Amino acid sequence: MQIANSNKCSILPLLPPSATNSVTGLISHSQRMSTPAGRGGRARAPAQKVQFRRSREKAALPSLSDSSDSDTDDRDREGHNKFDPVITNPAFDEYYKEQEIVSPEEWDTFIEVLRTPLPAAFRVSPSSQFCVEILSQLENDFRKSIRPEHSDDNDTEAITPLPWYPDNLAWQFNYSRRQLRKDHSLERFHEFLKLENEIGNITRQEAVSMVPPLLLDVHPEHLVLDMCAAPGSKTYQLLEIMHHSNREGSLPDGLIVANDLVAQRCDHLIHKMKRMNTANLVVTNHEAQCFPGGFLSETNASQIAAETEMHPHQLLFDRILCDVPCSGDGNLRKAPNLWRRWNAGMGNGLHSVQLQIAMRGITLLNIGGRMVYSTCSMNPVENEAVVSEILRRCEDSVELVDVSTELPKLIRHPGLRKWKIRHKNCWFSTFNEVPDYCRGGIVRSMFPPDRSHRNSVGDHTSEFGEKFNSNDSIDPQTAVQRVHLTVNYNDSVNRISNFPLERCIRILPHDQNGGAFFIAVFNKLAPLPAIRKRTISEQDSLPSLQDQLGNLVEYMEVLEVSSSNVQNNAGGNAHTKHKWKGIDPVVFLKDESIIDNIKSFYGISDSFPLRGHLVTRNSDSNCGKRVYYISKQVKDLLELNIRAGQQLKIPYVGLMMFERKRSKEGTLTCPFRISSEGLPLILPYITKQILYASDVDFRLLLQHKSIRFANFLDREFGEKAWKLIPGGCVVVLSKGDEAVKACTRAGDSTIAIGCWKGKTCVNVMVSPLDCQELLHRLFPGEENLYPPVQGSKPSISSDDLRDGDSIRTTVGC
Ligand SMILES: C[S@@+](CC[C@H](N)C(=O)[O-])C[C@H]1O[C@@H](n2cnc3c(N)ncnc32)[C@H](O)[C@@H]1O
Repeated sequence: MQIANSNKCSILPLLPPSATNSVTGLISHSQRMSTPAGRGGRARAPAQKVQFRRSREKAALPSLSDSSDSDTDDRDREGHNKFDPVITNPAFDEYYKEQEIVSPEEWDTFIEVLRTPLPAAFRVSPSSQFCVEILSQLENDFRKSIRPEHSDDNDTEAITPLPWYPDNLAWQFNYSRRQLRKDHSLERFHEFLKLENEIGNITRQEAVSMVPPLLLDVHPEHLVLDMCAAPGSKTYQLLEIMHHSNREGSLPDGLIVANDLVAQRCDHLIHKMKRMNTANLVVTNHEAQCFPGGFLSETNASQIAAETEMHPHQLLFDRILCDVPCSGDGNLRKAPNLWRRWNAGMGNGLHSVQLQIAMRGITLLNIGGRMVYSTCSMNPVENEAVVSEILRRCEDSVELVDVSTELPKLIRHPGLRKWKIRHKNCWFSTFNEVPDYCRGGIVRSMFPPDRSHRNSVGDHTSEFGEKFNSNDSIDPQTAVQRVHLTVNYNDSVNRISNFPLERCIRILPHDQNGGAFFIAVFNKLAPLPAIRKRTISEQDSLPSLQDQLGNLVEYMEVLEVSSSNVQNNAGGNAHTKHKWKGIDPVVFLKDESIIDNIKSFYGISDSFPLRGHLVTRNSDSNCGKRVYYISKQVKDLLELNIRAGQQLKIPYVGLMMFERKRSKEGTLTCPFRISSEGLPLILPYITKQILYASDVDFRLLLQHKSIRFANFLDREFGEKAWKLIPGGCVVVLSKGDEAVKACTRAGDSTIAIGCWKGKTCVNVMVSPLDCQELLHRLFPGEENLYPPVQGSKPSISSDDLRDGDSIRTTVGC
């Protein structure tokens, strides 16, 4: 096992060699077109497909055990103490010295810091009910009480806000995570971190990994795609940003699609996202380089456009985070075992898949949209090489954004303009130096954009590895095409060698005592060359060779759109058929009687739209046990997806809002209770089944979870509870006639809990952890003030509360 890491990227390239062109790593046209969903690889029999999928996922799994921010064992699989690792590797030193990753004067500091453990970092969620209290606790309690490691050092603080993160929301703790676990003097702080992290009030995430979401510049109305999202640290941060900058008390208009290839990693992501309580998230499970994008034919697009506000032809995004799988040497401080394993081939092997994913991202970006490409690797072949190839392929449709004035307090290094490729103990400065027998592993796009990037007349090698020489016998048509290449060559050389790669950001460990990260920010200014040329070529004749070679990837996207349209339109019942095995279908709850029943039982105001916003994960929507609420944009996306033949594979969507409770007698007026997750959103619109409790009775409920009507201290409250219709209800903390508000940064929110009114008592339907947090925040130091009340033993376990299906437990009422 390795040390956990949210940005763990040591994932192998997840395309099997057979799926890629041996020279370039790109999926070949015929391969792409031969598979219905546009996935790489030859057409496979079902059993082979399963086998293929398993082995591909397995390839990625070792890094799962590195899982992000959790604490791990002190020993690795081979029994070495992880904290006494071999923290040196001559190949590493040689490689990065040759790349001139830092100046010679900086090298010693760079390497010295790289060999020390990484300080822990975390972020306070601005959408937490207790954000202000938590920030104050950090500032006034922990910052003052925790001494720095070397307490004679008066200038250093043990815990400080990160100066570049807005609103002091992110903090760094200058102890390693191991010290945090082992040092008794830090126990109280460690407990605080664990509890608040579990609840979702804080998120443990490496400091530098918080930079890409900040540079994405997300607004509440944006459609955002996180292409490689698991385990979800950045998705969570993006959701925080989207919700925080939104108008108080309403849902953001935008949505975030969080995608990851590995199903198990999607599960980790979902677990993390559940803490956010958001109706604006869709989790998908696709190869990012083949993320579905082409949806509708011209004919049904106009109809959809009239009915929804979605882009009629394609699913395009305003913001895309492309945090690709990488070799991960920016994590050396956190995963010192990497020192032993590190070699230059790790980066080389990932370049092609990184480029494919990034190009797919650019294709899926709206004009005017922004994409952030990032890795936690320091290696230029995974970074600047990918960036310059994107710029070359996209010509003037894409610009590399100068973000030097954003996050001004963040110390950073500019991107490199020169680098070399190391392969089998050889260094190559240009692709022309690479002998033929090495060209299977080394492709031209790995090299810096200089004169070698476009080959001279005598030696044309396409991105797709086809090499043709001027001495070959050629037909006149081909000759014309070569001249065309040569003419363009001189222009493009000038443009290419002027790519402003220094606009990329490379954060190194010694910059601010953190990890390493690479970030590049792109703006899409115009349609991609292949799309523009396609329009022209549709009018004229076949595209030129230049078009075909230079832009085949994007061209395939275009073709893919057409082919998927053909399938969708030919499918006939594609709208209703669910095509993803092993994933429950997403079904709109359409039964009016169920919706009316819920609406009238809780007196939900018409201004809270329910129709069209409720989905279940059961093909018979009337039997769904859990009902999820989705925002307007998510609704539009799901409708579009259904019409387009369910191209998106969606393991998770929506905010759990209602849970069906089975009654033995079957006499419940409304079998649905409001879930804790959905309560904050719907609370302002509920007019029935609400009780206002004094702080004493509220505290009693939190402490004992189940209280008989007669045992409430306020008799009137007990009577009101008794008079409620049996079923779901809400208890609000009040002072006199006023609901008590929690002080959040975005605005005040009412303190309330979901309950169940039984025959003789009120039962709290909140997890023990959340009860503990509420007690701690609302009644500090008094959590155990009251002894258990007789006859009101808690009878609902935490599992019951986490698993909505299990609340059948009769609660002794
Ligand atoms: C660097 S990690 C992402 C970290 C994540 N953005 C975060 O902040 O928590 C890379 C992720 O890419 C996923 N991955 C690897 N190959 C992929 C592919 N071809 N398509 C989509 N995801 C892929 C891995 O499963 C892994 O979860």
